[in-house]
Amino acid sequence: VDSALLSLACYSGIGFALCKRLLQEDAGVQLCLACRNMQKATATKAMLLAAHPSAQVSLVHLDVSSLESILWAASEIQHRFQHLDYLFLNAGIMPNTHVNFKALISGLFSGEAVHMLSTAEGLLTQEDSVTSDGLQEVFETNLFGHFILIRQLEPLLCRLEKPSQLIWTSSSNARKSAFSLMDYQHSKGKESYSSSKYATDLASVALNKHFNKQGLYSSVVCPGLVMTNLTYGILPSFFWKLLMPVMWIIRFFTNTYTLTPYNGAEAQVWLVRQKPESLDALTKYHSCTSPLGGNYVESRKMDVDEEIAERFYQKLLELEKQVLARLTVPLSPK
Ligand SMILES: NC(=O)C1=CN([C@@H]2O[C@H](COP(=O)(O)OP(=O)(O)OC[C@H]3O[C@@H](n4cnc5c(N)ncnc54)[C@H](OP(=O)(O)O)[C@@H]3O)[C@@H](O)[C@H]2O)C=CC1
Ligand SMILES: CC(C)=CCC[C@@H](C)[C@H]1CC[C@H]2C3=C(CC[C@]12C)[C@@]1(C)CCC(=O)C[C@@H]1CC3
Repeated sequence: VDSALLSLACYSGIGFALCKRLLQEDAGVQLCLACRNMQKATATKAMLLAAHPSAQVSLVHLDVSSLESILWAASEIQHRFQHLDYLFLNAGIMPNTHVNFKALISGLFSGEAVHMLSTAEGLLTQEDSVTSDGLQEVFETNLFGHFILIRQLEPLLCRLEKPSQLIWTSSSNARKSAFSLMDYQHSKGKESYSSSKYATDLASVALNKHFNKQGLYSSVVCPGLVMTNLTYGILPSFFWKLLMPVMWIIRFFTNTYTLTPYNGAEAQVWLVRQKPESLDALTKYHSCTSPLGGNYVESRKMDVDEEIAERFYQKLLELEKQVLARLTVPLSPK
């Protein structure tokens, strides 16, 4: 197969909505779903094929929190495809999240209420853990695993005559002050999610610097606040259902309450239609929804320093060298 579109984490949430939307736009795309739960992935493939019987959908097992799994998946993908047009880096976790209700209530009565409700600044903390690779789980899952995958797939992504696009799912919760170059895995703090998403923004900027000349382009999107398993891990789903009328009202004050996975995937779908050369490396593309439910994309400058992005990129390369040298086990599919 010459060209394909590889999407990570597709059987629920924004990833699944993205796959459905891409097939609606062009049923001829070759879709490869990279997921860690093959049972759910097989059911997802069946659902996609039921709606688009002539579509070409394949599956590959991938756990982005395991280097062994990433290397195996990358070699499998290289056997199947010669080129990837798009790689959607969408897998993400926000584990053991605690909401600071005191800050939420006082924030609602401050001048910063809209900013707080769209970025979650000051509202959330997480308890992170360490993976079997010895890395912080949120860092490895949300960023580093994807980074290693990209590096392994370079031969399928870097072709000057046929550009490829990396599309990362970042967040409005990405925050510079949560990230530190000295502790880029965020092993000491309690805002691992914000840190990992800011690290995503930095990595994308640096990847553009290093790979544009080889025909590889990277962009970050923000899907807005979307009701998915990730948000149901923060507050129970019945609570979100009770909040729904409040959230429709909040839409009059901020366009970031996209709420459905379909709306949240707007910026990813929009990016597929753009010429990658025309995109700005320092811009984040936000899925937005108006009070009446209309979807559109807004471009916003990221709070990213290119020199920090480069220093972070060098640290990622160093870490890559270390972890790959530690991996001595023979690779086999899970
Ligand atoms: N929902 C929201 O409001 C927002 C979400 N985002 C981002 O959007 C992306 C998609 O999340 P969303 O759709 O909301 O939530 P979901 O929980 O529905 O989707 C996350 C997906 O990531 C997969 N995943 C998690 N860990 C791994 C892993 N180790 N290896 C492979 N796949 C993995 C999950 O698979 P599994 O089911 O097996 O766990 C799941 O399919 C994430 O990056 C998230 O950070 C950004 C901004 C807002
Ligand atoms: C009235 C109301 C909407 C109450 C909910 C309060 C909070 C639980 C939410 C307010 C802003 C939300 C938010 C997220 C999670 C839930 C909130 C903190 C995200 C962090 C979810 C994942 C992201 O990547 C960005 C979101 C930003 C906004």
